Amino acid sequence: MEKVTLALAKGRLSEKAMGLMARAGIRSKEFDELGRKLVFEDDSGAYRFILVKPSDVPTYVDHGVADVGIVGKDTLMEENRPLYELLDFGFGACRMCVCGFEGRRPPVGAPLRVATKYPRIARAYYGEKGQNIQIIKLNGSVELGPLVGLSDVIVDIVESGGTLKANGLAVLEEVAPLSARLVVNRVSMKTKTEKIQRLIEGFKQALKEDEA
Ligand SMILES: Nc1ncnc2c1ncn2[C@@H]1O[C@H](COP(=O)(O)OP(=O)(O)OP(=O)(O)O)[C@@H](O)[C@H]1O
Ligand SMILES: O=P(O)(O)OC[C@H]1O[C@H](OP(=O)(O)OP(=O)(O)O)[C@H](O)[C@@H]1O
Repeated sequence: MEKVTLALAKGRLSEKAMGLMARAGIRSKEFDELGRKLVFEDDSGAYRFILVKPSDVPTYVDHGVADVGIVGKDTLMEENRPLYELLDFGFGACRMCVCGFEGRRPPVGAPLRVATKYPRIARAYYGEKGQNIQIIKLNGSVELGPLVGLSDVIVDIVESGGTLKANGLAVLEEVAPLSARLVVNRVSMKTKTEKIQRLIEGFKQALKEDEA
């Protein structure tokens, strides 16, 4: 039997994704010791999982080595790959925002210096506004940008707002609401239609039961 391969993001989303799968009837004993084995199967043998870095999920699905993936909308927007986005799971909810010191403006005529882990999202956002910016790519602790004078603002994820508050920063603009999504490889959708549709139906049912 041909398996469906699912790319599962390590980190913040993994626990909720596994919980949802369990409610959709997909279980694996490996779920209990996540992080050790990078390739494993569910207990029925119908699904194979590959455990990947969150930002790599779209890459694996786009190349077809995974048929489906569970990944944050931020990563999808940043990677911008030609995938089918078929479900919004609702968990992993947060917002992509422009943040900085309230009331502070960059010098007139100078480009706005934007520190971010998400250069594509930032470029698209300011491009639409026709604003001249300079991107400063960071890989974490992005809030440091304005604190140390590296940037005027940041484009980053805000969930509780705790990190901003602890550093005296505020949300200045909202770029997009975010949550975890199900993505599907375009070819897999044609070659494994029934199996993928069954998987989607299982997820939808589990989500419906969560709401009830
Ligand atoms: N407070 C939050 N901070 C960051 N991501 C969050 C938050 N809340 C929900 N998310 C979602 O969780 C996803 C995965 O976050 P996680 O921190 O595990 O990965 P990551 O930021 O790519 O990690 P890293 O780059 O440290 O490996 C994000 O892409 C986002 O969609
Ligand atoms: O609004 P909050 O609930 O405070 O969450 C938002 C913070 O969490 C994320 O950082 P993460 O913890 O992934 O660390 P990082 O700075 O290393 O990316 C994000 O980049 C913000 O810094």
